[in-house]
Amino acid sequence: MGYAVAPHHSGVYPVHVQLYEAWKKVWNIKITSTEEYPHLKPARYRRGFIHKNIMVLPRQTCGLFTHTIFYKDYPGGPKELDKSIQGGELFFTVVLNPISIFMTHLSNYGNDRLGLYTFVNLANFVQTWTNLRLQTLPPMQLAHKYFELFPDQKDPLWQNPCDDKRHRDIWSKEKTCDRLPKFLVIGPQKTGTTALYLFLVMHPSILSNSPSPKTFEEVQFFNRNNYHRGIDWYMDFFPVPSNVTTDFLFEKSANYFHSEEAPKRAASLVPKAKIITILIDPSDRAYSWYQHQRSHEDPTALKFSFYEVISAGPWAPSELRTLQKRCLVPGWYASHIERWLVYFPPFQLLIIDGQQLRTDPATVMDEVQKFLGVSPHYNYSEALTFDSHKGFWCQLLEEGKTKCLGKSKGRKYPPMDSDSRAFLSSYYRDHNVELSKLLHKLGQPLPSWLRQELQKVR
Ligand SMILES: Nc1ncnc2c1ncn2[C@@H]1O[C@H](COP(=O)(O)OS(=O)(=O)O)[C@@H](OP(=O)(O)O)[C@H]1O
Repeated sequence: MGYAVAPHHSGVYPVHVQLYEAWKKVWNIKITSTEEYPHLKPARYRRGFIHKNIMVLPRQTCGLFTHTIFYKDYPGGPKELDKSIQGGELFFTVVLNPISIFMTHLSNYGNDRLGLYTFVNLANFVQTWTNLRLQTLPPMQLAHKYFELFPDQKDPLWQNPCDDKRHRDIWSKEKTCDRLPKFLVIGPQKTGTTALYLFLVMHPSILSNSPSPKTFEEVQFFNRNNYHRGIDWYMDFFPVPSNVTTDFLFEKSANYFHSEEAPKRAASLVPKAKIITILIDPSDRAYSWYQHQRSHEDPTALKFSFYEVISAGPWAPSELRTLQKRCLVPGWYASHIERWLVYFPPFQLLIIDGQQLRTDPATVMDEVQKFLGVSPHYNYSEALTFDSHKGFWCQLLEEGKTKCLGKSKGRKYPPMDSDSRAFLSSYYRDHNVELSKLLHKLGQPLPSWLRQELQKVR
């Protein structure tokens, strides 16, 4: 049948990857069900998800308890059970859910006949008083039907297990929520996120994730498919609490900024996290990104000039259109920030002026420390120095040496041509106007590049 359940839902949700792997490998389990996702009442708000190719269906609660096997012993008296069946919670669970999954004991378990009594009466009541047609299906067909009806539920939304006492109780004792970040640097790409990362890790109380073999300092969990590996995978990037003296953990993944999924996913797992974003003129950002693609030998970026990329029309080759989108869309700053603000309150969001980060990082880092509420205060004016050879601010090491970012940050390339500058200024005009309104609403100052761009509008 390919269907199994876990005692007390343990390992099904919050997920324990080993259970899923063993189920698949040893018993070829394809379907399970749980009452825990999310741990909500009433039962009809529960959802399904698919993890490691195992379909997890929401299970309803029927109000029968392990310890109650006799009608007369039903908590609150038998009338309570009958009320639930005859138009009460159990009736509504069936009426409001196109698919309901229940689990009762076998009727020969400790003389339990309550399951039979309940469901025979429930079916009779539903058939008498509604036009609903009741049907049963074997697990496999049922699971396919479920996700056909609710395709948007296929993707899970991981919650913080420590926000729910019941989830903490059924989670492994070895696991801890202390291996989750306190803040996220979300990007966008090419705005100085690596410089900010370098400066942050200089702070004695701030710790980043360990590097990923594939994406270097970036974990890229909330935006893409790594999310489907589950939260154990994510937490493994952060140190075990007993090995470190601080809990100020953070992670920077510059693609989070414009991701459709990241804000919702981040808010579900780390709702109290602070969010830091950096903004530079979106035209400069787009140009820097294009240069980045060229130096990574992206064939389309090598084939087409910057102007060809940004101005490509609807009939341009699809690879050019794809590159164009990746180049320009992150610069729709207001839309992306608005999406983060749907899930995080404004006081949890810090918007850094990337130009200021570049020219006066010590002042920016003071602001960042204040925003994070981290102590002790670290004196960046003494710890950073301008390296005239690199042309950027770098970490000051002993004996006057410096630690700067590598060749790939602060690249040398020709200035943007004037046609591209004019094209982008017009392309981003409305987005920039929206950004100025948003910053005004948030009570934030406008960066100088934005003031200049707005002057062109008048
Ligand atoms: N201190 C310091 N050192 C080096 N580079 C600095 C610094 N401050 C800001 N910048 C600017 O950061 C740009 C790279 O941005 P990111 O680190 O966000 O790029 S990435 O998305 O991680 O690839 C990089 O862009 P390019 O100049 O186009 O290389 C720099 O202009």
